[in-house]
Amino acid sequence: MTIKVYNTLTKRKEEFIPRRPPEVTMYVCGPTTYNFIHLGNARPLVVFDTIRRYLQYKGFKLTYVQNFTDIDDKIINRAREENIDALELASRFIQEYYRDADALNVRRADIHPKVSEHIPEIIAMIERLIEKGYAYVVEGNVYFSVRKFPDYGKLSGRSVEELMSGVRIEVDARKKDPLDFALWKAARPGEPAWDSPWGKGRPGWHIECSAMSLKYLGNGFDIHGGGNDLIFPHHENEIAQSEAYTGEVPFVRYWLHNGFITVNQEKMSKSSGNFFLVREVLEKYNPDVVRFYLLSTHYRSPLDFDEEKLNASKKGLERIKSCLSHIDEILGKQPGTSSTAPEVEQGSRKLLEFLSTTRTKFEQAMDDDFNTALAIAALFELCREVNSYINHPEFEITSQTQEVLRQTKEIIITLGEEVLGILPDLAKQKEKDTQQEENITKDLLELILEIRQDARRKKDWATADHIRDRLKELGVLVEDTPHGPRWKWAKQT
Ligand SMILES: Nc1ncnc2c1ncn2[C@@H]1O[C@H](COP(=O)(O)OP(=O)(O)OP(=O)(O)O)[C@@H](O)[C@H]1O
Ligand SMILES: [Zn+2]
Repeated sequence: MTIKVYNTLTKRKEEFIPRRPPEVTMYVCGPTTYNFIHLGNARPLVVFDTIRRYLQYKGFKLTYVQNFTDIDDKIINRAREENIDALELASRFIQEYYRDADALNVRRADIHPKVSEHIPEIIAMIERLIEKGYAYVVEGNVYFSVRKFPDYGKLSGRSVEELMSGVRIEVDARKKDPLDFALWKAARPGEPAWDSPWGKGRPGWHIECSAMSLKYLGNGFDIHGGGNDLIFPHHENEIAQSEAYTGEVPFVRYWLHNGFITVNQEKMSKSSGNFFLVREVLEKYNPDVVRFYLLSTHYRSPLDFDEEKLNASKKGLERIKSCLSHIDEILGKQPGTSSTAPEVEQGSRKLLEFLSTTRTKFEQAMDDDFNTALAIAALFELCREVNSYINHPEFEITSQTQEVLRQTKEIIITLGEEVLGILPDLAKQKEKDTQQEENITKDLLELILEIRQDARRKKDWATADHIRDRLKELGVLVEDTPHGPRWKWAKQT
């Protein structure tokens, strides 16, 4: 099955074909770090993290970049209010961002570039845009000439004429055209500023994402994500700058945008004051419930924030978790010796078949523009099947039924945690189990070597050699040194 994604650029669902399969390059606009993130900001985080996880599950090799906008008017204003350095304030909120994102089980990006660390790249890009005639300098500011870029408006579907009719009285008289936007802003007193060919100043918002994505992902990449509100002007401007700069079209193959978290049908936002911080919500709901809630609706649809929905998510997640804990309970018991009843055996076959049906349904849902709502529904159906299997009057714990349930658990964890990230406790448990197994292996090897040393002391060379040879067959090499025996894995030599 091929993956279909809705591309904002073409306004239709398209087959997903990365430039260089199995590699996939992906950039998501990160937060402006002047405050804690609210639930609306958490949506793109969780959505694009899930898309990334799914693509990895399908075998793609991802390079995932998510920036931090740590230079911005909002940061400067808040720093001024608090009387601290703007970059220090931004760095504090980057740490706070990680706290919230980690709690929501959002995996770290491969690269998290910060604007403040990419000023030379940004300056070089602006210089080239000036050379190519796409940008001009006015009193230490640099602007992009929108009309020089004929494709302007192709992402948002707005024409230059339409945009002109919406222009209000122009505030910045230095621009040649009201549609032009700033690439570089001349420094004002008390603001963070960097040296540039145009005097001291700082980058505009849009150019950052172009410079950082091109640096890490090359002249054109596969997926660019962000919330709906970024389509215009941010992403429209990113396209104009990047395609003008590289001369390569398209800058990005697939533009993906998530819908809003709303409160009474209105976008949750800091400026409207109708927001709930992620950490406030996490005081009341477990992070896995919040993540489940964010994935319970297709990522492009709006999702209203209300307690009823969060409570429904809590119940939904409990259904999956209780199914898993029933399985665990059975797996933790000693299997009986009796053979499996024919009806249960039939049930086992049915459940095993259902496992592949579940995988197919789950993948079909995710292949269709990452429909997490339907993917979750497939997990619910599986849990229903598991319950009827376990609750069959003839059901007994045998090694056969345990094996069926072990496979079932594996699928639920793969789809629920590896892809959707909604069962983090189980993943942690799995990690703990692996660690415990590793520790036990080491202790057992030490014990075996002690026994072998005893044999050697008694000059029982046959036993000592037998142990060494058997261990070698198992992939463990034993070396006798003046300080006693040492062991190592054969594959590591
Ligand atoms: N209500 C929302 N629902 C979904 N996504 C949102 C919402 N609000 C912001 N986003 C997304 O969050 C990401 C981070 O954006 P950013 O840090 O610029 O937020 P912001 O503009 O400060 O938030 P606000 O809109 O509250 O002022 C962007 O991808 C943006 O589209
Ligand atoms: Zn951006």
